[in-house]
Amino acid sequence: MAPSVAEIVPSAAELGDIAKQKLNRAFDVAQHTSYPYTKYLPVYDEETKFPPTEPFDFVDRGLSADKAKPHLLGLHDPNVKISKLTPRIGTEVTGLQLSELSDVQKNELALLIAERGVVVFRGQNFKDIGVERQKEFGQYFGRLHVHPVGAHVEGALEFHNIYLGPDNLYRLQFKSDSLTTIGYHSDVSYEHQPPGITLLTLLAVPETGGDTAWVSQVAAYERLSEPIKKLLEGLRAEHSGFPQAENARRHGKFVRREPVKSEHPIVRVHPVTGEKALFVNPGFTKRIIGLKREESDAILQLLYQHISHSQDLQVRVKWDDQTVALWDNRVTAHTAISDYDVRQEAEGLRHGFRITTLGESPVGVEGLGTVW
Ligand SMILES: O=C(O)CCC(=O)C(=O)O
Ligand SMILES: [Fe+2]
Repeated sequence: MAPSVAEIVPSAAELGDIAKQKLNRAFDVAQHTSYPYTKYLPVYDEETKFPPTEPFDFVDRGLSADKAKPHLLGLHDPNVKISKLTPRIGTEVTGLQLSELSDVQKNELALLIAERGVVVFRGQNFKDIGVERQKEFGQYFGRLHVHPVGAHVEGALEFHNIYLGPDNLYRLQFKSDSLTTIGYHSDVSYEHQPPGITLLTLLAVPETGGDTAWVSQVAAYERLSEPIKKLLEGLRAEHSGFPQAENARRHGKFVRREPVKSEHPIVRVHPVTGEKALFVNPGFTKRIIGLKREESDAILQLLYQHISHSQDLQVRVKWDDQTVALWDNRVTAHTAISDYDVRQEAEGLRHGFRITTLGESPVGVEGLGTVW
């Protein structure tokens, strides 16, 4: 008989004791001797500390793009197919290699990502071009984020590791504690200058399951009634990195940068498209500044439900190991869908990495800014 989750998954306290040694040896590399991407398996640098981020200038590549995107959309190549995945969010591209795009095409891509929220490239060689070229590709769009607590790729702290296999005790514990693994968020939105474009690619995928879903925060904002829009446009919300860091410490993990909080405008204006987007998410937003606790809780719950339940504002993408997704964290939220059983070998390993570029300090309606 298969062992129960409780037998396999240690308690939080036990997990704290074993997590360090367990996680530090790259989640049992020995299990993956025939795996071609061992170099990308998760590791933890436990020495490199980072100081608090200083303000820096950011210029969005999309600002340099021709609005019609002729170098990306006007290609007369019958092999290139670019199609909308849903009316409001998501575009799929086949027949074009990200690794071969010119700078002019990358500028147009930045604009396309901003407009469509997420752009999914199929049939990519990106995972095989090597860490240096992968990093360079990300750096074109902005300064790379180093995750304060996450596992990374050996020699590349900027590559946030995504790993769900039978030896990821941390995630198994989470799965056993919750009714669902769905958790919409905008990546590390607590940062003072949170991410603009994020790139995610998977190196190993389960046969089925493990999709990712994105929601358009532009469409989510547009659906709201005028009085609610007006109310939200004048408000900021606190986003906090403290729970993530405290949770990591509790599990014996190294925190490489001390956590921060930011008070971001709730309605954010995209610097290139000028579109307004809701900028709150259940992952990191804690309270609305200036409201009473119950008022803040009620409004945030309303918005979280709206974001999480509105499948008519969402796109769900199925992965294969040649897919790369790029999204704009300023105008979308996303969630992993961990619907398969990682303890069953047949259902497989899910492994990849995320390259996250940082953007501007959010700007709201009528110039309402972020408080650091
Ligand atoms: O694994 C996924 O599908 C998404 C994980 C995630 O939230 C991220 O990479 O930012
Ligand atoms: Fe994420």
